[in-house]
Amino acid sequence: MATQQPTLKSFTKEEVAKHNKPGDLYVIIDSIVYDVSKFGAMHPGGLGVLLDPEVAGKDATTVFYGLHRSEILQKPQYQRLRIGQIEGEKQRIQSMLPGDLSRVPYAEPTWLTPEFKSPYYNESHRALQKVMRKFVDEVIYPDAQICEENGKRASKEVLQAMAANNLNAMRLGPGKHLHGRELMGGVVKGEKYDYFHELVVNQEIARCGGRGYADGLNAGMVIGLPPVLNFAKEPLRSKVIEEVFGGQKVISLAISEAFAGSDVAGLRTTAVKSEDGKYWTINGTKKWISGGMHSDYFTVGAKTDGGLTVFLVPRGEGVETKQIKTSYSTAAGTAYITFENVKVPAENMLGPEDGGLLVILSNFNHERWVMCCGSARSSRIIVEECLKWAAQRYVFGKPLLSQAVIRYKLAQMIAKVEAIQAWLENVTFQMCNMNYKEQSRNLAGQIAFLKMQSTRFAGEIADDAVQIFGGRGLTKTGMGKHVEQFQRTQKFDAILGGAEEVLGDLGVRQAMRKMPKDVRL
Ligand code: HEM
Repeated sequence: MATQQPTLKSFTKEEVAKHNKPGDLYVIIDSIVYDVSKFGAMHPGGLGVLLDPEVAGKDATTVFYGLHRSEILQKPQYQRLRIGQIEGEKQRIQSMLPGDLSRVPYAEPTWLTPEFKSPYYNESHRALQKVMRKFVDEVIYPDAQICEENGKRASKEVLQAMAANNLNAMRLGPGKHLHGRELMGGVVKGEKYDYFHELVVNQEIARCGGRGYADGLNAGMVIGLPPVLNFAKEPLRSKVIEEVFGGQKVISLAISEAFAGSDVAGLRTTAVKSEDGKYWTINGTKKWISGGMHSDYFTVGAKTDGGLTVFLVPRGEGVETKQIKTSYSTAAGTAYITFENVKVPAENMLGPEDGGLLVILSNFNHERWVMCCGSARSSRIIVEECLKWAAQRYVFGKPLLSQAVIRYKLAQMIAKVEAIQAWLENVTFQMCNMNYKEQSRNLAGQIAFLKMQSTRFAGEIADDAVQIFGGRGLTKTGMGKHVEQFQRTQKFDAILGGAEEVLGDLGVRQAMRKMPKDVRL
């Protein structure tokens, strides 16, 4: 509920109406009286609009919500403008508190909608969702708003809070690495953590409202650390894992190059073994490395004599990172990396010599599934934004929602997010019931198609959302800020982790491999 202030003075509408000129100016918004006498001169929308006879000294609730996000009135500098409340009236517009679920239809997936049931989620998933929602609202969201704008990486406080709650470890998915750990204050036991818990974590983090920031928030670890977890030898393995889980060190995956992206086999970075076999010398470049600017370790794919080999390369002599400016925030830490005669000990080899393709490919399913979780949730946020906007925005004297063409766009958007979430939950259920090998054998195609379709839909949703928001969908601040960011950044999901076309092709080729030889039309 919006902050009620019992000490506020009572006003009648007639009293407020007397304050309607420059230097003595009140407005009523949702029963609260604001003294904008001094603020008027600093108002970003100008003083003139506040002096309009329909606004000055009047109830301006409808016009206000047609032009501002409700969060504006929650800011301390604007709360100070409150001087009273209209006698006998109550606030009708409810603000969300940290941790709240949205009450807007389709703003939450069905399992979080009171009237619906789900076979997939138990009490521990629900408990985790509650603490994650509050954590994102209170800790991550405010930091994301600042960093997405100034381009700096997530603050130390956020990174430490994530490490303290074992969120880094949780983002690698279920497994022995979680056993015995206290997760988010103990709401779920490490031994019981499954892919639905991870889906909850991914979908809540996707609500942080900063797409570049989110990629800089250890997303590189989600893809860079599994090769260490699964293929490094002790004691290196435990050392690096504890450093990264504990938030002391950052790791990213350095595979793609200016020469080769989806074509992993075409990489040009080389690794040459020393004569005594004790170390390797790495030379080459890497491009579009998410989190690379922040990283202490890089999981690097390099060409070796008989194929491809993966190495853990610590930042040090010969390693240089340069910021790449992409269409989202530099908070992502996207880097161009050069390796010049970088020597790494033989113990830093991850997996077999010349067997790196398996090391890289074994990680792809999880990476893509994580991206589907994020894409589905980000698309849903846009549906909520559009539903609210269409209901509160008045054009030609009527809400935007009264136009059939707008309702049709909303119908398309809603159907898309519901379809993707349902498919995602089905795939997640299969992941919970298959071991790693079975997942690789059976789910690569499903996950590839799911990612292809999630990001295709996200593109269409972004397009419709901008049409609904108009110029505000192209404006970085104000009413359309989430829509603007989404239309500018949704393509990252369509490219990173495998382009839509490559994934679609992969899925069909996998299906063809399973085609029975003895079937005919
Ligand atoms: C306590 C009262 C008010 C406060 C604190 C306030 C604050 C703000 C702020 C912070 C912005 C810029 C933020 C953004 O880009 O969304 C803004 C823009 C604006 N405001 Fe207000 N405002 C108030 C009342 C009003 C009222 C009653 C009107 C009625 C006409 C109004 C008209 C506008 C307009 C036209 C803009 C520019 C919107 C745009 O660029 O799309 N404001 N206001």
